[in-house]
Amino acid sequence: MSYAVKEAFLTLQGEGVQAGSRAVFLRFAGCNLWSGREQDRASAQCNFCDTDFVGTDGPGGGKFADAATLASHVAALWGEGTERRLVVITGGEPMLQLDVDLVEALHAQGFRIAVESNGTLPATAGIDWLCISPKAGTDVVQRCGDELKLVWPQAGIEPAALEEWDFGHFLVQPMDCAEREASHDAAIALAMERPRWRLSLQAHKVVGLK
Ligand SMILES: C[S@@+](CC[C@H](N)C(=O)[O-])C[C@H]1O[C@@H](n2cnc3c(N)ncnc32)[C@H](O)[C@@H]1O
Ligand SMILES: Nc1nc2[nH]cc(C(=O)O)c2c(=O)[nH]1
Ligand code: SF4
Ligand SMILES: [Mg+2]
Repeated sequence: MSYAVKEAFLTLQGEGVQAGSRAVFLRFAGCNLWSGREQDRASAQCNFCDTDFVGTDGPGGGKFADAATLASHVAALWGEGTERRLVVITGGEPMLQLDVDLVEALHAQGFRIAVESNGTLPATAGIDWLCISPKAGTDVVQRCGDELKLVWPQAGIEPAALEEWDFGHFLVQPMDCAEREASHDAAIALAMERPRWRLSLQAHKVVGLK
């Protein structure tokens, strides 16, 4: 299978339990909850997205003919050294494109594979760290994984109901939007009220990393 990649770059993971870890980010093009066009945002199933995932024109992006070629591209971005190789596969919605061939090719290059998904598609087998971030009003089929990352506040989502799902870590991440102070307050309030939940800040935005 071929892959459409918006961009790929080396940075530090900014979110969740693995925040601070050196990682290659592989951002696939396309999402099943929003076209990515601003004129469609208000009517989209997910309307608070902070990411441009349209096309294949970003740094390190492009169309890749097969899994081995894409895995070599990721390895080149990591550079020398095999210690703690980590790739974070995101998007867009990565489950639209991530297949077992690519999982195996990245493992063959020595990478641990972390994935950021909206959970509306079942996760591919072999992922080493699965983060699911549910969106209000969508049918989340992937209800187990390593971390659940709730962008907050979101009308129509009940944190107590999410606590029934099978995740090792529960994170609450303030929604980045025009009212970001209110988001911070709401996320802090949730973590203070419900000890299961830990605050995830988007550290890359604080320090000016991609
Ligand atoms: C751009 S999404 C791509 C992966 C996947 N489509 C998903 O939604 O999980 C990556 C992460 O950013 C989060 N995110 C998107 N927009 C955000 C915003 N405005 N504020 C905070 N987090 C946001 C998502 O919930 C998700 O955890
Ligand atoms: N540094 C950095 N960390 C991230 N964690 C999740 C991201 C994403 O867009 O999926 C992201 C991102 O875009 N940059
Ligand atoms: S599901 Fe993820 S990539 Fe798609 S629009 Fe929402 S936050 Fe953005
Ligand atoms: Mg991002």
